[in-house]
Amino acid sequence: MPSTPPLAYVIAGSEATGGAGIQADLKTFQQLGTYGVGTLTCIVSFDPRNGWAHRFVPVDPQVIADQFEAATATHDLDVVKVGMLGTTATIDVVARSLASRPWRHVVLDPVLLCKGQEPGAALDTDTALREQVLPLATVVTPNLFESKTLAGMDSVESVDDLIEAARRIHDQLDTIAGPRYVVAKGGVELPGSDAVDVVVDGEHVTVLRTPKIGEERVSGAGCTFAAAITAELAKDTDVVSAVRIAKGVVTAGIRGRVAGRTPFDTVWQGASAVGQ
Ligand SMILES: Nc1ncnc2c1ncn2[C@@H]1O[C@H](COP(=O)(O)OP(=O)(O)O)[C@@H](O)[C@H]1O
Ligand SMILES: Cc1ncc(COP(=O)(O)O)c(C=O)c1O
Repeated sequence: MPSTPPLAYVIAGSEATGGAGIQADLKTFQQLGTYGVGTLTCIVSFDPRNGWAHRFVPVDPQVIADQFEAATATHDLDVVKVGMLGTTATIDVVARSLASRPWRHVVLDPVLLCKGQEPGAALDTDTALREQVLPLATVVTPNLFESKTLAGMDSVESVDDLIEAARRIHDQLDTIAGPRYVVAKGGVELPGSDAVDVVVDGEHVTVLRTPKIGEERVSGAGCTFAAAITAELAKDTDVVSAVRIAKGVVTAGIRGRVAGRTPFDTVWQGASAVGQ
């Protein structure tokens, strides 16, 4: 008899070193016992001869639509993570595809900037993401920078600020069809000794804390966190419990991080596996 594992779907970009993007997403899905299905939006190749700058190539919108068609025709997918999109044409096709069928959960990791990328390059994509994809999301996971940007706040320097940012983002979500959750991540950027994340659902606020591991950002942390939430939702875990489990997963992955020749380390989704 064929197996019927829980299915987790991701629409995201490739990050060629293996640390972030769809590579991190699919590893996380596997780690949490879900069957990963992926649709590629773009290819990012850091340039080792130019300070690891981001080289970015979008996938043709029709090819994104074709992948979506193949994935959804093959499997009954009802939980999806949306990662890096990168262009307004990509946002258009992904928003249209998502809107074409019902989802139990759409987890949006609103990747406005990759770690190390120059700010300010992408105002039109930020606006398109906010207008076209944000309203479709049931769970949104902005990091500190993305929280400030999406909330329209000049500074976020305390847990209270982070909660306020999450509330302002929550106000932009479509709550008619059911509860929506903003998971605003303080990470290493929020001052203090803990990596703090807040979950806001419009009524309740949940604050999650773990001691910071080092002071540097670790590549793939945001991808792994949102992918772990997605995998847990695919297994029918409730949203706040999924976020708590994801926090444990990403913390273990950061603790077991992998070094390469890049200036940043990357999350290791196998850190808790046998032999590590
Ligand atoms: N150095 C760290 N130590 C512990 N937790 C961290 C660290 N860096 C990030 N995190 C946690 O990892 C998750 C991803 O956060 P973050 O790195 O801020 O996202 P992004 O990759 O989108 O910038 C969050 O739960 C955050 O609190
Ligand atoms: C394709 C892609 N997706 C997502 C990200 C964001 O990764 P992180 O989990 O480090 O925020 C990056 C960053 O390089 C990327 O290249």
